[in-house]
Amino acid sequence: MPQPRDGSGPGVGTSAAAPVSGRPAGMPAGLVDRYGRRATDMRLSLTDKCNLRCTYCMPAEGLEWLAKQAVMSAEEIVRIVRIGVEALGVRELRLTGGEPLVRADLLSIIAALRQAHPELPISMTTNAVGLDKKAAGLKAAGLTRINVSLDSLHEETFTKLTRRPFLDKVLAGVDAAWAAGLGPVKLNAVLMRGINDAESPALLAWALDRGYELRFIEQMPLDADHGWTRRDMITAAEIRELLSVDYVLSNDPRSRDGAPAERFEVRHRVPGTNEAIGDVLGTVGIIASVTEPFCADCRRTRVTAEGKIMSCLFSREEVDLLGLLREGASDDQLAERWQDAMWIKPKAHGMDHVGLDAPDFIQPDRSMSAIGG
Ligand SMILES: Nc1nc2c(ncn2[C@@H]2O[C@H](COP(=O)(O)OP(=O)(O)OP(=O)(O)O)[C@@H](O)[C@H]2O)c(=O)[nH]1
Ligand SMILES: C[S@@+](CC[C@H](N)C(=O)[O-])C[C@H]1O[C@@H](n2cnc3c(N)ncnc32)[C@H](O)[C@@H]1O
Ligand code: SF4
Ligand code: SF4
Repeated sequence: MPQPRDGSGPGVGTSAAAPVSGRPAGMPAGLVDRYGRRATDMRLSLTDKCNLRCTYCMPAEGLEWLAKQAVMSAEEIVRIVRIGVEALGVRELRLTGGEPLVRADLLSIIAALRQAHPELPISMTTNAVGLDKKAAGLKAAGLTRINVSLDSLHEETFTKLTRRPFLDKVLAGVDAAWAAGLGPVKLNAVLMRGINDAESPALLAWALDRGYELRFIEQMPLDADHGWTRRDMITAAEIRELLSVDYVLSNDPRSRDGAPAERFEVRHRVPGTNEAIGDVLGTVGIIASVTEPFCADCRRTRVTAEGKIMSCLFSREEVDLLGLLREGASDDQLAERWQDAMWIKPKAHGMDHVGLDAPDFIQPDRSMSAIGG
């Protein structure tokens, strides 16, 4: 059943009543789950709104935005992050959305978070529209680094994928992020069959030239239009094949450390051979959530813009932290609720097994933009 967009949905625990998690008493502090994983990476959505309409995420007409009152205020965000960091072992914070740059109080949120947590890595995932004017201020406020979504360098393809003619703005934003010291700048490209897949080697060449770390992403069934099919998505194996015409990829020796992206060192290929030539040009990442899932080492906990805990991107259960906070709960009560939410985290892909194309997989009602990707 779709969740009402005013934030009043029936997700687990919209009142102060605790969700039934069965979390045994005396568990160690922190966000642990039934499968022995510990979440230390917090992904917090600042808004469900966005100024693009990427076909793999949003419908052309947009979504019904949350009412302002339903969205976490700056003070509520700061409190929730503080509980995560001080009581629950959160070690890094990712700001996302929707599009975080559309939030008017973004700079003051970052400044307040930085003041409260001088050492916390705080990064942001953004479409970079308007970033050219904001990058220096974000750095000054205390943002550590940035990831930018960039699916194509061709005006027409970019506009087809995002349904907005903003390629120039995005490219200016990427350069500004680099210039402002928000590096390493990572770029995210979702490959879509027949649209931007053939462009992947050129996109990689462009990123390598500029010292940006490009990651290709397998499309997941998280689009509001529910148009995803396993047959149409570009797999990691296909991505490696597309790139191998021009490049030789070898495993990056650095530890993956729970990251979604598997990283490869990139070198030029001697045409017509399997031989690499020259120095390592940089790295490329492949995020194979569908065909080579990484759920066994998942370290993520998500907070949606309306303050609901989603233990997994594909969770069907949401636990309302903001409602409890607004009812006057103490930090301890909020921490307990959060721990309960994470205890029932599914093993993988919102189920007890991997398989975004499995017959029992049910696509969440929320699109990626409404979860916080
Ligand atoms: N299946 C799955 N995919 C994820 C998850 N988190 C991120 N992704 C995918 O990975 C892509 C890149 O995410 P980013 O927000 O750039 O962050 P990241 O790659 O996790 O982070 P860094 O490499 O540390 O900067 C997203 O667009 C998603 O497609 C997750 O928890 N599960
Ligand atoms: C939901 S967006 C939020 C942040 C920002 N608006 C942006 O686009 O970077 C975060 C990431 O999710 C990715 N994403 C959205 N829908 C996806 C899907 N169906 N499958 C895989 N990744 C998706 C985007 O490419 C983007 O890198
Ligand atoms: S992927 Fe990001 S930029 Fe694209 S529609 Fe979704 S939230 Fe907006
Ligand atoms: S699908 Fe769920 S369990 Fe798997 S990596 Fe993503 S958030 Fe973690």
